[in-house]
Amino acid sequence: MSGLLDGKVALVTGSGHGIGRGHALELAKHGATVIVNDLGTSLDGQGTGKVADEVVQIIEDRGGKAISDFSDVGDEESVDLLVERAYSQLGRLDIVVNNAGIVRDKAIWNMSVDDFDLVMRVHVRGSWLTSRAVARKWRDESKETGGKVYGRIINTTSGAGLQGHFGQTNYSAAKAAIVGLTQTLSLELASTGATVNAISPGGRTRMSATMAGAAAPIEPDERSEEEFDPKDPSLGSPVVAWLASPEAGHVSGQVIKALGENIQWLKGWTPISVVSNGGKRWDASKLGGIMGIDVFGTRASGLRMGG
Ligand SMILES: NC(=O)c1ccc[n+]([C@@H]2O[C@H](COP(=O)([O-])OP(=O)(O)OC[C@H]3O[C@@H](n4cnc5c(N)ncnc54)[C@H](O)[C@@H]3O)[C@@H](O)[C@H]2O)c1
Repeated sequence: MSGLLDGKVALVTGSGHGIGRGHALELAKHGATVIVNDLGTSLDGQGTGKVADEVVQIIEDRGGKAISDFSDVGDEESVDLLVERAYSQLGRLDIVVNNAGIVRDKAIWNMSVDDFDLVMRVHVRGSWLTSRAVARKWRDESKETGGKVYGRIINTTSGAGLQGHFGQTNYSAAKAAIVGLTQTLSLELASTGATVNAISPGGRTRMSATMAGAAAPIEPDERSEEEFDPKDPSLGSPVVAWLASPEAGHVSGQVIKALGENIQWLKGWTPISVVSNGGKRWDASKLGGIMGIDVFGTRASGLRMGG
């Protein structure tokens, strides 16, 4: 097992289940040592207990390297300790994928302040805390060496944050905040050499299963190679691996649609090129294995397809 991310250390929050699990498996496949963070338990409530351990086991069985972590991403002390632990135990932290998430859907008139606070806490405060902890490290490293660090933050937004979604005033506010966090962080970290982007993923997960009429969740490692399921939560993971790789060192401040849900529509769509912020052109055909990408140009010229 070797690849683009050999020697790199990646933290994926909330990677015990769903989309985050897909990211952890994908980053490990490309050679990264992955810190699998999740405070949750296994889907059946039985198994070995903490679900992060199960994902570590899957990665190790496939020849990769990983350690588990059970921190709550909304807890300041735990997050600071988690980042310290990455440096003391693994010597570095190069990639942070802020994926942990939760929903508490209700019409606003039925929504409690706790429903609002919990969703904001996990998505916004959690992503901000990990970003601050690692930004401090990268700033110090870049000052010490007088050079650029290898740093990647990949945040997770949602269509709900960009277009709105019934029952999700808390969640859509949180996901819109992630876009602002991403763009400001990308500016603040630019001098260190680190990049900050966000993805808008999709998939048949525990989270999507809470919606009315939704099918049961599937976990990324349960999919057979032959089976094509447009709701497979792992379909966005190649985008994450690419953003985490040296190949994407020039891409920052972007929000990229990286999902399974629209994959049917994207099938047959050949991304040739994308115009990103500042009119910089990059070649989407290099995104090997990715079915299609879309860039929300909130401060930009938007999406264009060349060819
Ligand atoms: N499923 C979708 O269609 C979809 C669409 C758009 C965006 N997203 C986003 O993708 C991300 C992953 O969602 P998913 O569908 O895989 O959900 P999921 O529920 O399957 O996984 C989320 C994981 O986060 C963990 N988690 C929750 N709170 C945590 C905390 N405080 N600290 C650490 N871990 C915590 C949970 O235990 C769980 O394992 C979320 O940010 C979500 O908002 C999902």
